[in-house]
Amino acid sequence: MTNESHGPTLTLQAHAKINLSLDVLHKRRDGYHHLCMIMQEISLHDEVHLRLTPEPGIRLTTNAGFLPVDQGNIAWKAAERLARGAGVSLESQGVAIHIDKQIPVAAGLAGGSADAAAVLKGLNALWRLGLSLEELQLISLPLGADIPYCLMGGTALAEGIGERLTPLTLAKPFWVVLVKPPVSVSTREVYEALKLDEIEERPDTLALIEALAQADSLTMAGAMANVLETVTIPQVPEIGELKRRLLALNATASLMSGSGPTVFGLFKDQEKARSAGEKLKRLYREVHVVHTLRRSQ
Ligand SMILES: C[C@](O)(CO)[C@H](O)COP(=O)(O)OP(=O)(O)OC[C@H]1O[C@@H](n2ccc(N)nc2=O)[C@H](O)[C@@H]1O
Ligand SMILES: Nc1ncnc2c1ncn2[C@@H]1O[C@H](COP(=O)(O)OP(=O)(O)OP(=O)(O)O)[C@@H](O)[C@H]1O
Repeated sequence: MTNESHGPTLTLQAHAKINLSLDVLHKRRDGYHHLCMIMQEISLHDEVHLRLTPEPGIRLTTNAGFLPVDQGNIAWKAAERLARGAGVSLESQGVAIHIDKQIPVAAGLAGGSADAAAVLKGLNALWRLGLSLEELQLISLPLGADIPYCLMGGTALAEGIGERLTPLTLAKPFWVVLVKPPVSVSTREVYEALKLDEIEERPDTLALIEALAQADSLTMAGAMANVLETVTIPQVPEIGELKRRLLALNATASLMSGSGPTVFGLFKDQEKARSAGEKLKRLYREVHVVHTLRRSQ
């Protein structure tokens, strides 16, 4: 898209993710954890507007007043890292980024990572860099372990620290009811507090992969688990209560996403999802009824 008076522009949807499973295998020497998890893209999204400007540097604005608008914003960092990596000078031209935030922040939904992925994809196009998905993923990893997945989307097995990705088949889409309790959770603190030798319930990842491909929801529900719940549920017991509430409201399965605190319920039926969402909206401010998405490219 080109707008003569304002420079070329591009608007992208930056989709959130949920973790259909999350297993932590061991802690690495650098403090990061070796994971085995299944990621799922959902329709909830921020909008990321990009515009090339004759003025130098990166300028960032957002409707979310509490988010940083400088180097502290992961979208800002993504633009700077791509420019440096690809040899684009930000002294002779610049970029304006506007983030319309809809994804709850620090919620376990990878909102920041999704914005960063959108900036990388968008600037790759606007700057005509021609970088492949794999090249963008390599550039992105030091900025955040969820970004390589956000660049890819769809349903995927993520291993390593999150960067070893294998696309998976989700035979039937789901409606997803998201509820974010009004607490903030730091991903770093959750991983730091995790006691690997005290984990009793782990996901059955292989059974889950098979069940997703066969649309076998009974096996799926039994195979899903998130080991980070062992840290967050004792700290925020509401998360456990919300899981039980979603199951009582006819969810096929319910789990905490990522490091939390967002809890999601999967529904086969849109009406049941809507009705559960309406009931939960009476109790919680941040409730979203959305659906799973297939990989777009
Ligand atoms: C919880 C998940 O969202 C699940 O998808 C991710 O594992 C976290 O991904 P993220 O927020 O993009 O992670 P980063 O921004 O790279 O790291 C935040 C913090 O989480 C911890 N971290 C993250 C990923 C990983 N495999 N092991 C870790 O221990 C690190 O202490 C790090 O300081
Ligand atoms: N563009 C952005 N969107 C959201 N948060 C951002 C952004 N840039 C920086 N941040 C900061 O990053 C922190 C985590 O935000 P984010 O919403 O990505 O967490 P999250 O959903 O828990 O991520 P993950 O699931 O990857 O752990 C917040 O404290 C926020 O201030």
